[in-house]
Amino acid sequence: MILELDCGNSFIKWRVLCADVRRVFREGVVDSDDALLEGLSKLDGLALKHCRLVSVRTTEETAALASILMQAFGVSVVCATPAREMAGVRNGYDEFERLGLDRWLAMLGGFHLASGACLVLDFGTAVTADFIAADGEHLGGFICPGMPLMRNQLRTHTRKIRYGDLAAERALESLAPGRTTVEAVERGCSLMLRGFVLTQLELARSYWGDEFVVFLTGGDAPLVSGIVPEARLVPDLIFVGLAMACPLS
Ligand SMILES: Nc1ncnc2c1ncn2[C@@H]1O[C@H](COP(=O)(O)OP(=O)(O)OP(=O)(O)O)[C@@H](O)[C@H]1O
Ligand SMILES: CC(C)(CO)[C@@H](O)C(=O)NCCC(=O)O
Ligand SMILES: [K+]
Repeated sequence: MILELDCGNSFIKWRVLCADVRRVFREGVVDSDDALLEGLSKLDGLALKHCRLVSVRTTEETAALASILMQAFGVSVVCATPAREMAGVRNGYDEFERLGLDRWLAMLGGFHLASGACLVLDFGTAVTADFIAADGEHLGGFICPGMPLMRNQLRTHTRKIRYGDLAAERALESLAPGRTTVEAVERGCSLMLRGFVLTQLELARSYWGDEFVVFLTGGDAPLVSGIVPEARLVPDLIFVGLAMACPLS
């Protein structure tokens, strides 16, 4: 079995692939290294042989997690590393090693699945957009605050914006102008995300006409999927790229 990890800024997304790697044995989302260890050690029938991971955390944090996993499960851990070029995609950053590895892997996955020009949109703690042309050239991208950051900035920097998670979830059942604080904030931020998406689509069209594929990934992708019906919602896009960047013999 292979353990795969996507270590983001807020959560660790994990999954265990069966020996036949087309099947997922178990998967989950946790908010700390400890919770990951606890969750994994509770799995019946877990027999890990390999582990591969991508992290946007510091080198120290990533090394610490890798060493915990090696100790706990006796597996070697392979970490995705930056590259100037891979699987036909050319990193467009001036300093390629500074491009977030989650973005890089999502780009590799997207270009592979599209076999052509694509726009990759990831809705996590941050929201990112990346443009990959049909010849594999990465034109660059955009980074902006995601839903959790936008909402927390408002909560932190105002006195009177306070509400719980359940109310937030309910508020998003419609996008009509809010009549309560929670509706006004949640719907406002949701519209910001949608506006961002529409702008990215316009830019992609100006480059490639209709000849491109849009990929949506990340925990908050469902908030915008309705406005891009033609997009491919691929929750595990980073894992698709991870398997490409870290093949296991
Ligand atoms: N099962 C879940 N667990 C945690 N967050 C979830 C879940 N389902 C949806 N979400 C939403 O996804 C968002 C987090 O996105 P995601 O997990 O893709 O990224 P992240 O780890 O926070 O950050 P990064 O972009 O650095 O990977 C949160 O806003 C949260 O509301
Ligand atoms: C932008 C995030 C936070 C998205 O998860 C991550 O990709 C990251 O930390 N990137 C490094 C900065 C950059 O990509 O330019
Ligand atoms: K991510």
